[in-house]
Amino acid sequence: MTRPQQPEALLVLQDGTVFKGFALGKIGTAGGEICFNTGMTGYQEIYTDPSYFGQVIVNTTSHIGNYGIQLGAEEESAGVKIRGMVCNFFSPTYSRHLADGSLQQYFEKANIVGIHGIDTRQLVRYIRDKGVMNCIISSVILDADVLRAELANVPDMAGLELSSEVCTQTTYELGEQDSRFRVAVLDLGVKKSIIQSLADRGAYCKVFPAKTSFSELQAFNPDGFFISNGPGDPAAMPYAVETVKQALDTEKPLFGICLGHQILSLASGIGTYKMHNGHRGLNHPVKNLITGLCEVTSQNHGFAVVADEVMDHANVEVTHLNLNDNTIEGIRRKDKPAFSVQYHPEASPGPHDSRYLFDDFITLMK
Ligand SMILES: NC(=O)CC[C@H](N)C(=O)O
Repeated sequence: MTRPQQPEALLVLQDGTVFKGFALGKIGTAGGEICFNTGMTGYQEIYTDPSYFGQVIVNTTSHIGNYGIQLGAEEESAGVKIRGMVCNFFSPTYSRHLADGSLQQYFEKANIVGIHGIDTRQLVRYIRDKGVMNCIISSVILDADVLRAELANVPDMAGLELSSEVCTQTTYELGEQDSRFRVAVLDLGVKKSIIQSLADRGAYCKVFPAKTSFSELQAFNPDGFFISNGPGDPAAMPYAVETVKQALDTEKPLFGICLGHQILSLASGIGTYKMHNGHRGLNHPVKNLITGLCEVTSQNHGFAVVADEVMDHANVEVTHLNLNDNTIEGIRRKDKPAFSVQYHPEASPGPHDSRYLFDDFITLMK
């Protein structure tokens, strides 16, 4: 049997390195920061996670597309948020009785350009050594020199504010209105499963756009504040830092995840930096320094908080540490009921070890 002819595609890295493969998704050109995710499952949750906005995702698991897509249930936001996708074997057909359609059609509808047939082990080793960089994929321009020139138009992630582009534009509510716990959620690009994790524990959540002022959050009369995950560089978000500072002054419980953790750190006077390579996958070992136990965690971040500044801080203590590279994974304020983690306790996708953090937040509100 002969395989149908597939359109060719090129992947060009910021340093000019070229990888040749075949087109997937929409025929076109797309550029962004190239990031690799080592998770073996949950591709649709990854593609719809707003924290990946502006990024091209390399899936290191070798088969992508084979279980298709499920609308709603496996989407972490309304639609695909990644800029492009790179993988080894791509299956345009799928086999799962619960699936609503193919990943190929899903990407075509969302205008997502991708490339497959890439030796992702070679590519990931290369990015891992050289550090994070931008890239461009094209299935229409097959001249590497033209693509190298196009790369100049792809913005650097450092310094980019993206939350206001992906967050909700209007407020909405979720959960039981007469609940004991009212949570003001600052949406910096929140994943659906995070709000659901709060609502599942009885919280009545009101979700606000990223640039909402503190007084608008306060008008909801919340029992606690939640600061969400999201894309971009936390250092480019002074508006969110200001909101969190004012929320801390209320002495009400505050919980932050990922970008929310970085914003709580900045509001506490701790700096952030761009990592050589981010953490993206489902098996990152984190030590909980309070219990002494290791948690296997789901992660997706390219920035981190400055460890020395956490260690030296009079009012902040480290609660969680990454066992691979000793980066800070969780902090708590000693003088306020506020804490945050760099990883993803909602675990969608990922192991469920860290879901207790949502319970901790509810307990703090009690
Ligand atoms: N998942 C997130 O919230 C990501 C936070 C931030 N954009 C980072 O890359 O570090």
